[in-house]
Amino acid sequence: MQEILEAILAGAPGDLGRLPVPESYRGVTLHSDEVAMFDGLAGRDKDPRRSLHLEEVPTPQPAAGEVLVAVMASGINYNTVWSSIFEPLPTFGFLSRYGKTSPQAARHDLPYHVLGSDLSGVVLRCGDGVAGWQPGEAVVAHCLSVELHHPDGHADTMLDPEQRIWGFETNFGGLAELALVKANQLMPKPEHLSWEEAAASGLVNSTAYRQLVSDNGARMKQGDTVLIWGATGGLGSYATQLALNGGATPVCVVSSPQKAELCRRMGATLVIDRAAEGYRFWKDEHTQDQREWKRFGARVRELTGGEDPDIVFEHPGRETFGASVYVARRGGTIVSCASTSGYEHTFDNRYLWMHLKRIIGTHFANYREAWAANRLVAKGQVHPTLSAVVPLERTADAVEAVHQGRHQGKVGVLCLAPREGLGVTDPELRADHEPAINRFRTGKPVSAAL
Ligand SMILES: C/C=C/C(=O)SCCNC(=O)CCNC(=O)[C@H](O)C(C)(C)COP(=O)(O)OP(=O)(O)OC[C@H]1O[C@@H](n2cnc3c(N)ncnc32)[C@H](O)[C@@H]1OP(=O)(O)O
Ligand SMILES: NC(=O)C1=CN([C@@H]2O[C@H](COP(=O)(O)OP(=O)(O)OC[C@H]3O[C@@H](n4cnc5c(N)ncnc54)[C@H](OP(=O)(O)O)[C@@H]3O)[C@@H](O)[C@H]2O)C=CC1
Repeated sequence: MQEILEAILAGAPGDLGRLPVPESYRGVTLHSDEVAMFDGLAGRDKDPRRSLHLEEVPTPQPAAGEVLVAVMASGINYNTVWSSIFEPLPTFGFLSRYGKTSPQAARHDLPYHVLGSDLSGVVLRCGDGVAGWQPGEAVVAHCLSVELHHPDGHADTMLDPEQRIWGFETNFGGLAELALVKANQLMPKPEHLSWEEAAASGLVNSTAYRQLVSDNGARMKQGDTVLIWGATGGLGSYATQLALNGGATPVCVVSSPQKAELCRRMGATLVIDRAAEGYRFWKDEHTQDQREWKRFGARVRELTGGEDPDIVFEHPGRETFGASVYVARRGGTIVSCASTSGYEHTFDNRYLWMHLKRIIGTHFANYREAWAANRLVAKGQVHPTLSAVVPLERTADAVEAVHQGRHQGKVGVLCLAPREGLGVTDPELRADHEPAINRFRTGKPVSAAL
């Protein structure tokens, strides 16, 4: 592994194809015999530091259409939080179901699961039939793993019946020194970014792009008002940038003055601090409070000069969904990709049908959408929202911090990269955007930042 790293750091990645591939590598794993460890605990009390392991695992060989990548950096996504607390389901069921589909897929069905759905790194080996990628190329990987044996996936690969999220529903993920991906997950690494910055955006930026911009999502257009929950979180920090970059007006909802300030630093002017304003959409576990929806909607109108949101960018789920449906404008769209606070939503359907609103379900992104989202990063139109970076050994601490909501934007992980700041090959483009690239950085040491 050291030789591989030295070749990358020496800027001689062309040598990588000749260097031997290590028989094993370090990865962040879950163990199938521990899925019951949190039984009886509330979700919030399930501590990822108990379930996540950093250990040596055997290196998989790239099969046809697959690529083995030397991972320089990765990032924490909320799906790793779900995996680590075995909610809503242990991920081993996904691996087992996938394993039954083909001998190639059977390699994924193991008693350990290497997690992680983002990476930046360098191509090490290509399996048979891989075209367009060579050992030594600097890449990022999006997390759509798709088989495409069925016609349903051929207009939009997210509709393939064998569509999976790499490093969540498949094995050999990116929180590791090596990772196995399909060649059609690869995209060029943005040259002006360091390894950890380049690894930060993929999953959330692609998801926000499909959710907000794509024809498969809300089809945001110039002048739209977009209500964005969690506007400094992983998804929200990219949704805010996409809205501003696309000529829309984001109304950013956050829960602290520091987060409100981050929204302003991104260029948003309309910000609601939901904690300061004390919205309580639920009177008790079973009853929502329509007066609170109205108070929230009135605040949105106050900020926008009377306009209701054309689009509500939803992901908190149960806690906010009733309010989201209520505040969307007539004919507006509520577009949802998650249910962090609970997946059983209730809303007053009269406000949906009488006011001709639409609810759209959306999930990650197809290759085309992920490519378009990555291109915006590569052109310096959307920037990573990295606030802190940890070494691979501290991944579990970082996952725990994201689980408890102590982070902002994205948390990066150094995998093979020995320190931050490496891998920039276009310093001129970087210089044009340095303040924007760094605007989520807390400036605190890692231990304090998390
Ligand atoms: C990129 C990042 C993304 C994120 O972060 S997203 C957030 C994290 N992800 C999640 O929280 C999602 C986790 N996944 C799940 O919770 C589950 O994954 C699903 C609820 C999505 C699906 O449940 P399941 O049990 O895995 O699969 P089934 O599709 O419900 O299939 C179970 C059995 O039910 C049958 N079935 C499905 N639909 C129907 C139907 N309409 N009528 C009759 N049967 C049906 C199937 O065939 C199968 O059957 P048989 O057990 O015999 O194989
Ligand atoms: N389907 C898909 O393809 C994808 C789904 N997801 C899912 O989306 C969800 C969010 O992911 P991500 O943005 O990365 O996570 P983060 O934790 O980084 O950000 C989420 C933000 O949402 C806000 N939030 C959380 N709970 C509530 C609540 N009850 N009411 C209002 N706001 C709330 C918080 O912001 P604040 O406190 O400042 O308001 C928080 O910072 C996760 O469940 C994740 O699994 C993520 C990516 C892709």
